[in-house]
Amino acid sequence: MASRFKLALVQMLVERTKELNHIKAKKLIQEAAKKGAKVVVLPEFFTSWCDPKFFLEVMEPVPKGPTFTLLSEAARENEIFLFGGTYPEASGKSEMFGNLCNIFNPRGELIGQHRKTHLFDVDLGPRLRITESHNVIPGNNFTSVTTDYCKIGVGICLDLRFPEMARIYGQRGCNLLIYMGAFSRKTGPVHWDVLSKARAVDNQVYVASVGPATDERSPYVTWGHSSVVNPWGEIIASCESEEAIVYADIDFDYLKEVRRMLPIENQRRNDLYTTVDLTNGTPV
Ligand SMILES: NC(=O)CCC(=O)C(=O)O
Repeated sequence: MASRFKLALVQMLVERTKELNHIKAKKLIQEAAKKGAKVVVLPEFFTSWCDPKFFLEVMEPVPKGPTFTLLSEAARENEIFLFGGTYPEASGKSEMFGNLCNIFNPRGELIGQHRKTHLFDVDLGPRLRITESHNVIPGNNFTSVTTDYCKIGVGICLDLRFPEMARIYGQRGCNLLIYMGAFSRKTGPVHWDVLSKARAVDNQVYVASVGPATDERSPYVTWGHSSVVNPWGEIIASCESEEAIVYADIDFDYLKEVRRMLPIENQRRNDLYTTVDLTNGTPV
């Protein structure tokens, strides 16, 4: 396996229609690949604005709707591993859908699917009462995929808050965790970087967190600020709220050096506590 590779996080300004978002995603993926990125990541809900009304408009059939096809082709044409953001996946129960991420290899083949496991049911003030469980069917699995560079653990938005899930990815041998999120502008400024850094330091891994760009036109305004944190807990690449592609070199020699300097894996008291993976752990 290569000792380093270039990662690209596409912080897209999501448009009102799926058609415009498809055109934009394709262009930005191509731009990232031309700059040398081998793994490219799109944000959560990149096919529509974040609101149940719009989600129902863009919901797609399983297994292969137009977004699935677009992503598979983009991975193949650009010869990249593509973590294809998320979009609503029809469930057959009228207003309910899965929040689905598809992952493709450079041949355009599906190598993993993650459905958001933790749902955002919150009361953050008058205009920020969200009950995701009214529409979203939670996934019941943790998803890690093997790439040419390392094993990668996958999470969606609120999943970032749960250290147990990241720990399970650490235990599976993942050296990079990728979270596709659409953090709110209320929680994002205080929690987004702290959580990404915590997941990185807890597990001595790289953590990449990507969201859509901030858009005042959307009913739910997201925080942006996509970033990559290294295993020491430093942000090594980031942007602010505007549309941007964030590039970072993922360096496994550096990861090994952090683990050599601070060997927490050897110091862990497995005789006193444990984190158990209760999912069946079956990759797609
Ligand atoms: N869609 C989400 O899960 C949003 C999560 C979020 O904003 C948070 O603060 O957590």
